[in-house]
Formats: sequence, C-alpha cells, structure tokens
Amino acid sequence: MRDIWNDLQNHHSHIKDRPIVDLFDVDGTRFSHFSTNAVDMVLDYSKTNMDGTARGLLFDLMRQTGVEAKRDAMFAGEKINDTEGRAVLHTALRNLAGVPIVLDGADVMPSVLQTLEDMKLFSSAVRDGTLTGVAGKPFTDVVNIGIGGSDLGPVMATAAMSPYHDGPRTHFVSNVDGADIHDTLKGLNPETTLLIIASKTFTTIETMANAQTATDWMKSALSVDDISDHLVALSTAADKTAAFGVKPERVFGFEDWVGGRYSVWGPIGLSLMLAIGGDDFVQFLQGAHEMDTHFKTAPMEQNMPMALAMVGVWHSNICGYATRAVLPYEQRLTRLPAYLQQLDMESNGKGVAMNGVDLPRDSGPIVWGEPGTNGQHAFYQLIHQGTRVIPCEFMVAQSGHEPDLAHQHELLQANCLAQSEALMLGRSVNEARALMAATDLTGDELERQARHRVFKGSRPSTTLIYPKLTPYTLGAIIALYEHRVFVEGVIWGLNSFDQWGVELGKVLATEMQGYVSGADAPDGKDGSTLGLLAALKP
Ligand SMILES: O=P(O)(O)OC[C@H]1O[C@H](O)[C@H](O)[C@@H](O)[C@@H]1O
Repeated sequence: MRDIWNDLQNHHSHIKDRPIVDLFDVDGTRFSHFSTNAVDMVLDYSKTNMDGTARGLLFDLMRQTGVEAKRDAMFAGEKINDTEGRAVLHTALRNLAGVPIVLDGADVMPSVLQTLEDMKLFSSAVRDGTLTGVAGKPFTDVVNIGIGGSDLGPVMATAAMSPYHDGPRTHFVSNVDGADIHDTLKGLNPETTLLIIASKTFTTIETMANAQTATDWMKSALSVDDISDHLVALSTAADKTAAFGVKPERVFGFEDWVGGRYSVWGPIGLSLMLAIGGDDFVQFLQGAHEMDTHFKTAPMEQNMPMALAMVGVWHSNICGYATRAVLPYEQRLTRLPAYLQQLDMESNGKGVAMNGVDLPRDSGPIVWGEPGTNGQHAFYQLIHQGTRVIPCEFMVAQSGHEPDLAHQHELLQANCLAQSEALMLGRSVNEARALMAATDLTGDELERQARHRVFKGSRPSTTLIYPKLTPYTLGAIIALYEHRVFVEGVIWGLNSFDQWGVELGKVLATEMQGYVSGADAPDGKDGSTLGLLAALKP
C-alpha cells in the first residue's frame, strides 16, 4: 500500500522553511482555494503552510483510511464503537425530520422524537410555572448535577446562549469538592429549586455524592421526606434513577449509543432547554443537523469538518506541533475550550489502533484556549515569540447581540484579525531595527533591543467566521468540531468513542478512599503514595 504519510513528510521537508505569507504571492486567490463555506460560516485555513500538493496528499490519506465510508457507517447506525459494541448516533438526536435510522432491526427515531417532545412539555411547564415544588411555588432555579459530558455541554451552551435566557436561573455543580455544591446551594431557596441529576450511567461517584448532598439539604430545609417534585434524572439507567427516588415521568432517558461527550443534544441538554425554551433548543439541534448534512454530502474539497481535520493532522503529525489553541473572540464561549478538551482529548487521546496494535504515530493533540481578547494579555506572548509553534483556531462573529455596543464588537473583530495577521507576518529584524532607530539607542544596545522585538512569523492559524452566536449557529459550530474529531480519529485509525483511559484512576480512587479515611495501606504501596497519605493527616 502506498505510504502517504511518508509522502507528506517528504513534501513537508521541502516546503517547511517557506514563509506562509509567500503562498499568497504564488497564488493570489489562495483565500478562496483554502477556505470553505458551510451553514452560513466561513472557515479560512489559508494562513497555514499547507499548499495544494499537501492538501492533495491529505485527501488521498482520507480516502485511504476510509473516512467517507466510516462517516456513512456512523450515520447509518453501524456499531463503529467496537470496543464497547455500540453504535454512535448522537446525530439521531438532531434528525428532526425523523428520517428512519434502523438499529438492531428497529427505527430509533420515534423514541428520540418522543423524548424531545417530553422534554419540551416538561420545560414549558416549569417555565410557565404550572409545575411547582412541594410548597406550590414555581421554580426559579435549576441545579444541574453532573460531570464530564453530563456537565460540560450544558454548561458551555448555557453560557453561550445567555441572550436567549428567559427561563429559570441555571446552576451547574460538577466537582466532588464539597465547595462546589456548598457554594451553589448556599444562595438558593429549596422551595423554588429544581434538582437535575444528570448522569448517563447514574453511578459516577462525584455526581452521586453531590446528588445525595443536594437531596439531603432539600429534605432537611423543607422538612419533608418526599422531594420527588423537585427531582429530575437524565440517564440511560432507569432502574438506578427509580432507586434514587426519581418519579418515572421525571426521568428523561437516552440510549447507550449516545456518548457522554456527545450528549448535549438530548436529555442532558435539559438545563439548556429550561433556560432558553424548547423552540430555541430545536434551533440548536437544527444548526447541528445542517452541519451533519453538509458533512455527509459536501465533497471532500468543500467539506468543512474534513478541512479542519486535515489542518489538524497536518499540524500535529507532519509539522510536529503538539498542541492547538482554540481562541473564540466571543466572551460567551468562555467554556468552549473546556468543552472541546473533553470532546477532542477524551475521543482521540488514544495510543492503540482499532486492531489493538500500538499507533505508529501521535494521535490527539493537547487542546487548550481561552476567549480573546483576554488571552492576548496573558499567554499570547508565548504564541508569538515562544520557541514552540502553536497552531491557533480563531473564531469570531459577524455581529454581536449588543447593537448599541457595535463599536466594541468591531474592536473585538479587529483584534481577532490582527492576531492571525501578526502571527503570519511577524516582524523581521530589519523592521525591529527600524523601530529602535526611532529611539535614542545606537550600536550594540540598539541591536540587543531590536532582537527582543523580532517576531519570527509564519505561525499558522485558522479562522472561523459565523453570523451571530444564535442557538442555530452554536449547534453548527459544535457539530463541526464533533465531525472534525471523528475524521481525525478515522485517519489515526483509533476508536474515538470509548474512554478506557479514565477507568484506572476511578478504580484506584475507590480503594484510596479507605486509606484516606484511616485504614492502613497494604505493604508494598509505593513510597510516594504512602508519604502523601501521611502528609494529608492534619
Ligand atoms: O454521565 P456519567 O455516566 O455520569 O459520566 C460522566 C463522565 O464520566 C466518565 O468518567 C467519562 O470520562 C465521561 O465521558 C463521562 O461523560
């Protein structure tokens, strides 16, 4: 079989020293060739050193690794998560037209759409005050208790959608650190608080501990034993939710073919729906569905998730950049980097191929970031002048939600574009010398000072421009990243849909709890852990 990886490396060795900006001289229409449109958005990847040959090889790589066939298998409900024997059908949750998706001989869509209707009815009744707590008062506050995929999706999306909030206030508790639940409940009135226990498995220790604390608080504050009017569960485990005291009609279920980090589109998104209402939530699903349709039907050359994946693989494996920064110029996307960390790093942070053999090359990169412009005043120094190259993924809206502050939105946009331009252009030593020449400095001191003001440039970035951060656009952005992660996983030949790497720590934590509580650790425990156990004793 042709070794396309090798071809890519060879090609890269020839072009790696060519400044990115020179590519625009060679091809005056580079922007139109190295950008793509989908769902009213534009993704520009012309500010990378990928050229036509590199991209052609990356297309070949996607063909050779079967990206399109795998994509079709995912949408069709094949059990592509083969270490857990599961289908991967989060896309069914936004298949609003109900086009049948058959899994094990049955169409999954009727139950998906019924659950969506149940969620809408329930959230309307909470929002309009028809449903009340034990004291007969409407709910003013909702606390979502969950962690990982049962927290990050709703917390990210709820923050992103604040202009659309017209329901109860939403709060999120995730950390097992008692400070989290304590500080959240402290300001709440139990009579008007709804507790949502969000856990796919309903066994996650953090969530169960926080749920117990919250229900104890409510029972004691309301002086009742039955607080089921204040409880909702979002889970695949109906037996466990019943044992916890949640009424069956207050359980919004989903199936094991929705991975935790892909679950915001279904019941796990209930807190978002309570905040913004059923119609806006449906818009969120609709935007994602449009991106699904684009991903399924657009040719490779115009396919936005595939373009983003190609850039990712090029930077990670061929250029050797170990991390990528996600930099939304949108304050309301403040939790997007954390959300993408789980989506990307839990999906593609794997070392073994589907067939159980060690991967021959690096897989998922380290993902991190922070909204602009805040990051500019913190870590951009390293991105501009540090010794490591960090590909940046900028994003910014055409317009904001505050028409009277349009001038600030323009400042935001200007900063976003200025950063990617500065990263690409840099500042040469001659330009730096010219800057210094305008001061009183001369000779060696001028030279020394000039050196500190040099930007090597040719630092790569992509920029995503979207119309406005509406529910529809947010859905499209998240689906774009989901599919990007999927394509990269296929190229690397790994299973993006399991997460065995989180298990060992969980097992050891259960055992460690006994030692922290005072039981003697067995002989043979490592010296560091023994030392730390001793140090924990006040
Ligand atoms: O929803 P839950 O079953 O409580 O799981 C919550 C989270 O914990 C697990 O450890 C996984 O790493 C995540 O993928 C998951 O989203």
